[in-house]
Amino acid sequence: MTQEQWGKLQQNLLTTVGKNNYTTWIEPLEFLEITDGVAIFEVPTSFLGNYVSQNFGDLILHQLGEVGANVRRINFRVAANLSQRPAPVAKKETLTDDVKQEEPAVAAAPQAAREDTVPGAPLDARFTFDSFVVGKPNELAHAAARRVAEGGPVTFNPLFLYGGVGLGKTHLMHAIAWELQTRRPDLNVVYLSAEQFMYRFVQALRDRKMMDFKQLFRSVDVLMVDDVQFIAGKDSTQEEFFHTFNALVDQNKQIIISADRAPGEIKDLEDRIKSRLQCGLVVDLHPTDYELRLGILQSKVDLHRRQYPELELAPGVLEFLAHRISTNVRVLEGALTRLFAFASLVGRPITMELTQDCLADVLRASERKITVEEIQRKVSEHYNIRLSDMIGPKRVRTYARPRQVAMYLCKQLTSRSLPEIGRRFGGRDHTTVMHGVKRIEELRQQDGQIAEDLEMLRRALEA
Ligand SMILES: Nc1ncnc2c1ncn2[C@@H]1O[C@H](COP(=O)(O)OP(=O)(O)OP(=O)(O)O)[C@@H](O)[C@H]1O
Repeated sequence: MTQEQWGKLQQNLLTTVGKNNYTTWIEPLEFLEITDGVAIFEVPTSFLGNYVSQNFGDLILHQLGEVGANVRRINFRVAANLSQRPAPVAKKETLTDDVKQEEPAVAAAPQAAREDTVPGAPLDARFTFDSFVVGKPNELAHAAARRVAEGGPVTFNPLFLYGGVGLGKTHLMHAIAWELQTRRPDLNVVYLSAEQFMYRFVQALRDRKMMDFKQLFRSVDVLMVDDVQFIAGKDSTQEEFFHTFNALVDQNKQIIISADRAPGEIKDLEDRIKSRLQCGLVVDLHPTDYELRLGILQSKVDLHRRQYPELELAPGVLEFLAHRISTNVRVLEGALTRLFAFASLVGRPITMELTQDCLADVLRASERKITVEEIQRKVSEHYNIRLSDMIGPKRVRTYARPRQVAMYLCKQLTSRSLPEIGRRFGGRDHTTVMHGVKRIEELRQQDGQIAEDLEMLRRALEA
């Protein structure tokens, strides 16, 4: 993102948050750069950074997305007091070191300050187990994360968490790191993205410090690598990752990995790595369901209420949002932040009408969501059967199984009710749909092929 784009974005923020908020909180932010999907802003004090992170973080993230910036998180770096700085170093180095040294909105992992350990990435102070809402789609991932965070004997290695965009992988990884820091401060816990792993590896190669690199990474007690799909196709990084991985597993050190898909599905990842990644416990974060979305909204509302205690929230608004915005949690959070900021700006209670006005674009975008017809089409293509056979009355398994898969996906990915789905499948009864959905849910647990089909179809539909 250029400074000019940031200027435009500031204008948008001005209209959303109001002049007072803008002058106090947004104007002092200085945009520095986007690196590894993290937008870095310089702030005059850590207090300001903290406040902006908590109150406007999601809004800024949302707006960055709107101008096409590929940003997953924002970090705030307190403006440097040059007299206290060590010798100046290269720009990228300065940034990493600064993020480590400051105590900004996003706290740095404690090990980062130690010189003889691997510098990890900063942890987001908001991403703890306390703030993670558990529901059916993420309960297994959450339980596994909790277990690992206890820091007891290593039982499954690695823990591999995967799931679609914005479903909480990074949140869980950070939560594990925070918890381990509290319970086991003696452990050297390192969290970083696969991109950062590659960056450090390339840097070590360039500086001829490979031995140091190897030693540092092998001295870690818990290694957490986020978004591992990033190293796919990057041969030498994969090679090094493989050796690091093996060395740590041999020493019985815990490894936690996240990715946007299952190990077997990551293209251009060496088979030996795939199989290594599958050795431990592989758990996925399923797309959110209505109940989880509502739970998340309720927990976030409590935070917003603290900032805007005067705002009234009409009954039914959260239910409406949970129902209508089913893309991912990040979008859901952004919508809520915007809603509160907007209502405060115009000084009106949050009613259904105001919600529809304020979030018209988000709602429209979610409306353009997956339809029953799209699912039917994709599933019939996938199984190579005719659409008419999928919807028609034939009961042979060649058609019945894909039909059940399609019904299951309709239940998961659309907000249609069971009777509605039944109607779209040649006027079938809702109990037939319910049976189909249940059967596929069972098969998903028992039959790897079905699980893989479902995952592939879901991704194709969500793309
Ligand atoms: N169950 C949950 N409870 C509370 N907040 C959640 C939950 N799941 C996700 N979030 C929030 O949604 C946002 C996106 O989550 P996160 O960054 O962890 O997603 P991700 O799966 O790592 O996505 P990506 O693939 O884009 O990296 C974060 O602000 C996170 O706190």
